[in-house]
Amino acid sequence: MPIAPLFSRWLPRLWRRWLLAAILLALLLLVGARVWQAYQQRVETYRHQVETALRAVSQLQAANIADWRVRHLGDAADLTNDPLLMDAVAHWAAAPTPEQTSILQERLRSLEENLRYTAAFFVDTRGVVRLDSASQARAPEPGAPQRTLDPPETQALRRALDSAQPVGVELHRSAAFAFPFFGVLAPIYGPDNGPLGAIWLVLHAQARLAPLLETLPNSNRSAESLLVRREGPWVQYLIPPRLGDAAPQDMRQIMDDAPLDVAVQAAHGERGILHGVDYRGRPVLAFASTVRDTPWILVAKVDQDEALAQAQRNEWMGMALLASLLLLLGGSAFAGWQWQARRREQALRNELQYSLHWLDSAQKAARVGYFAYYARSEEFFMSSMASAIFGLPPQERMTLRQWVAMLHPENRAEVMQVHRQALQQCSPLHTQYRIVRTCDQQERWVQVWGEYAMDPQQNTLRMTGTVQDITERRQSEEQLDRYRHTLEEQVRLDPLTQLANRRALDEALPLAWAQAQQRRRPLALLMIDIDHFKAYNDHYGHVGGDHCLQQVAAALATATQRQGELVARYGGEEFAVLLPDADSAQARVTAQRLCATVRALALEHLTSPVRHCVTISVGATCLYPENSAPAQGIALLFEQADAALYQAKNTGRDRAVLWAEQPQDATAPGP
Ligand SMILES: Nc1nc2c(ncn2[C@@H]2O[C@H](COP(=O)(O)OP(=O)(O)OP(=O)(O)O)[C@@H](O)[C@H]2O)c(=O)[nH]1
Repeated sequence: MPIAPLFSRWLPRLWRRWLLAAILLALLLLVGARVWQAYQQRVETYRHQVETALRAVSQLQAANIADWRVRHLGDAADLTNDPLLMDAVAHWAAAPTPEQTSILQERLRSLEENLRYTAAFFVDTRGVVRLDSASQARAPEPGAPQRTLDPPETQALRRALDSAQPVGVELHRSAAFAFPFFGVLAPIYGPDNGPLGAIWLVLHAQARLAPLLETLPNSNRSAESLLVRREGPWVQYLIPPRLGDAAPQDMRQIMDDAPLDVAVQAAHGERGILHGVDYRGRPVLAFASTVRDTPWILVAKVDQDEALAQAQRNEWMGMALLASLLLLLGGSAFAGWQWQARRREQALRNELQYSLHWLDSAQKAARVGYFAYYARSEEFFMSSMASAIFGLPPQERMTLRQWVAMLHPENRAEVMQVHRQALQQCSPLHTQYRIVRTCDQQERWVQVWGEYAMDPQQNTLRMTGTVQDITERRQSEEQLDRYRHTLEEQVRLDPLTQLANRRALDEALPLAWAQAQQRRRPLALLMIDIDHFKAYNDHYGHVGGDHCLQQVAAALATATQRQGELVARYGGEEFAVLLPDADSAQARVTAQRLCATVRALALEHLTSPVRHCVTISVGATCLYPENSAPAQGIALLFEQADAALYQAKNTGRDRAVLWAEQPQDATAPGP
């Protein structure tokens, strides 16, 4: 079975979304962790590169300084072995004439200018400074203050004279100069190898060493090299630090106070890569190297922030690029999703609009509006069609008072009762009633369907439903009713004579029979036939016959006015008269009266053998229904009436005959 249907079957839609979001989040975290790891590796790599560069710089500069020192000792060795200098010194020592002094001074100046020594002196074997490159020679005068070498130089002088080798004096400060300096004492011997003294070469430490400590071309502005030395509990900076804003010329610091300081670590004997802070308290990466043959330590350092800033910048740029890409992708996905959602929403909105429009049209076509009635506020909220039905502006609310005022006065109480009952029982409402619209005083019929329910949002009783204008329908129905009534009347009416027809007689007879039976009263039936009507037709024409029929019918109707009496055209020129509550005597009287009435019309009938006017023959009968079945009873009525009529015809016409067992009860024609 494929996985996708299983997936969609077992996981509801909401859970699928959450699962997808969780997977995406996990992927994002995975990518983020991987990127962070790569970033850390890159930073480490870059740190390693920085440390390698620091190592190179530190070792190179330490070697340069050592070479520099060796070079100057070599210079001093050259002086010791220079015979011309030895002669000059020997001559000057023997006779310090101005000329000899000048020669020696020239040599000292040459050392300062050509070999770039800060100062050059000649000192005698006791350590008294006898000559410099500019001043006059000084002969030791008894009691006069003499400038003598400081103890380090004095010791170096002794060692130099003893070993016949130049001896360097490490960087230090003394009252002799205002700056730290490096000194070399080159012993000078006379021709007899007797010691004459020494050339004391002085080098301004900062001026001469600082160029050697200039960092190599580097983009890091914080790169700096320190030349330090341990002096007891102190770390002595031999060259003032370059970056310190207020670093004193003679800077040193107590070691115990700054254990994290890289210079202090170096003074403690740490070598190689050092992590810590510098004299400014800034975190630095450093490399400490020993300067060969000296107690000097060279510490090359760079600010950690700056050293790694480039790498971090690059990495951050990479990460920012990645993040931008992810954001772009996420944003695009989100925008796509939004776009789709918007499209869906738009489609739904269009569909809703279409449906509403369709509903509106349908409502207009059917003249149906919908409404909601809130019992608490006693207000109707209505659709535009509902408003139109009640003759109100669109969307206007209708108050209960307005609605009551519009109810037709004849229906008002009844309608309100129906509404009240539906409200009390929360039962469906289906009713039709009339309103008189306030706006135009038009009377309209409306049909209302409604249901009461609690509105969950407003916690109030609410009826929602539809209202339909059924005025035209009601009018049609009423018209139809009238038409039907008319039709029904016409169905039971003989069109020619406007009397009831045989159908009406057939319907009336069972009712009359039942009534007579119930009241135990008699029921009489007269059957009437116009005499020699065929001859009349033949003589006066069919139209004349019709006219005759109408006149006879009208006369019969006029003559039978009693309550419940019914005159019907039975067919052709035959009529029947139903006489409820009439016994035989009454039936006979009525029959005779009818004969007389027709006779009295005096309608000319020249071809009648009876007389020269239209006459009728009547057969009458009377029955007491009692327990007889209607069908048989009615059939018997007709049978007897027909028999009586037959007898009337046979006995000369123009007469009434009452049915009897013996056919003698005939009434002769009147005058
Ligand atoms: N003008 C006209 N004649 C009708 C109508 N209905 C029936 N008739 C005529 O009535 C006549 C009845 O004639 P018959 O049944 O022979 O009876 P009669 O001529 O009246 O003779 P008796 O009944 O024996 O006196 C026929 O000629 C029918 O055509 C009608 O509606 N109009």
